[in-house]
Amino acid sequence: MSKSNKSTESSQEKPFPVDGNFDIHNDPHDKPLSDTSQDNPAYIIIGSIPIPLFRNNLKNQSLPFSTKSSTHKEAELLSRYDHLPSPPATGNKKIKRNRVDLGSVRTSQENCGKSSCSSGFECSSSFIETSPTTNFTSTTHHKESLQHSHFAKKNKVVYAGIPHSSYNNLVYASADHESDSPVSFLKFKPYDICFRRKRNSPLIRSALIDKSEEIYFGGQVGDIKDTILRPEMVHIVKTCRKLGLGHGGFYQPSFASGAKLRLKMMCLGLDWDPQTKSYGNKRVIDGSQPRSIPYLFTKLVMRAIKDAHCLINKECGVTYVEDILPSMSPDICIVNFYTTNGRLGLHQDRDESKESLQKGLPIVSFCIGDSAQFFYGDHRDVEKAENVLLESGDVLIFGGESRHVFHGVSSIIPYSAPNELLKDTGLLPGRLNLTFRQY
Ligand SMILES: O=C(O)CCC(=O)C(=O)O
Ligand SMILES: [Fe+2]
Repeated sequence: MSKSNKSTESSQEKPFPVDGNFDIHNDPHDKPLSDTSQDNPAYIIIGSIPIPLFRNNLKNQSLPFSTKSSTHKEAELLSRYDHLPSPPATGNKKIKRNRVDLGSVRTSQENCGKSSCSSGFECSSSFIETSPTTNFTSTTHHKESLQHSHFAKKNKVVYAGIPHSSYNNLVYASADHESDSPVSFLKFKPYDICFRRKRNSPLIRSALIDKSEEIYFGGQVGDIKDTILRPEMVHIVKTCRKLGLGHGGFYQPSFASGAKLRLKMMCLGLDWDPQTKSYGNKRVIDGSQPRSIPYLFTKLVMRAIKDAHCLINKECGVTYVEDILPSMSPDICIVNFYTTNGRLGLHQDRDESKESLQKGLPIVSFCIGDSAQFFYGDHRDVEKAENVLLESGDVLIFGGESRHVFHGVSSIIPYSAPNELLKDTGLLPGRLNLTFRQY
């Protein structure tokens, strides 16, 4: 963990543009990447107390490569939760949301780290086709071109006669069969967060082995509390991939201004619409219904909170741990996938219900894949923000007093994902992040 620039005063706050006009290219945080130490601990913020969860010797703790099939491993994993009650059903909600300041760009040339693309996995994102109304062809995930949105109406995505090309994985459909609206919704070409495996390709091994065991092996997790174990991460990646390829899958969101978020997003439980900054139970972009949060995800969140409570009790000697970190039961999960040049500007998560915010119900964030430089602070000022390196398997929790912390992702560290995870999942270069919330 590396921290810097503790923010204590607000008088010098710089005005911060809202609605995605933050030019992330000029983000002063966009500086050369720092070294990533193998000793980086997992990390949680509880109340105003940042608590590092130190790993043991990570190399020794990495799980032995199992000869069992991953399906078997996943079945085993799921069976650990069989005795637990099912999560509550998500009710129908259409709620005003007020999330602010998501970092975005008007243009992006995303590049997934080309050397990995010779890894022997096949990139199925390469099936993205030319929008029927533009000359723009996005052939692979290496190239995501400048595009603008033309949403004609709130809550309805209408093809307005001009190229709607905000989303590079879109095509048009006369009426989405999952929708009850007669308007023409955009239909998605799926964005695949994983390479498709080619069997027995020698390139797989060479590319993965070439990757920096000595530098980034710290991304592996052992049996440390509040981190996600490797089989769980594999399960999460595979599940997100599957969900992301279906209805309500990954897309690149943009704001009404045309500015795009520099990530792919998929919402589970409820959908968050960056244009209206509100949650709803239908995706505005294509009329599809967000998929439910998988049961295992919910269980992992609950486990993370429970472990955090134990830690607060132990480290801080607090008996009424809920006073510092309230429990929550997630009904929203925002899944972000950042390619290696993905970012997210400094923002607060404040579009959940008033009650949820007042109670300080925590955000629980799972990090999988490449590491990220995460920045946070009391003020909307990137220069005063502190940094922490979040690695694969880390869980970050901010609740209680820290619920309104400004936070964002200043950079993704290429080739920092644990090799075993890549081998097991074929995850594209980049970072998968899941943030769980209770509305
Ligand atoms: O990717 C992360 O670590 C943060 C994501 C986040 O802040 C958000 O989705 O609101
Ligand atoms: Fe956030």
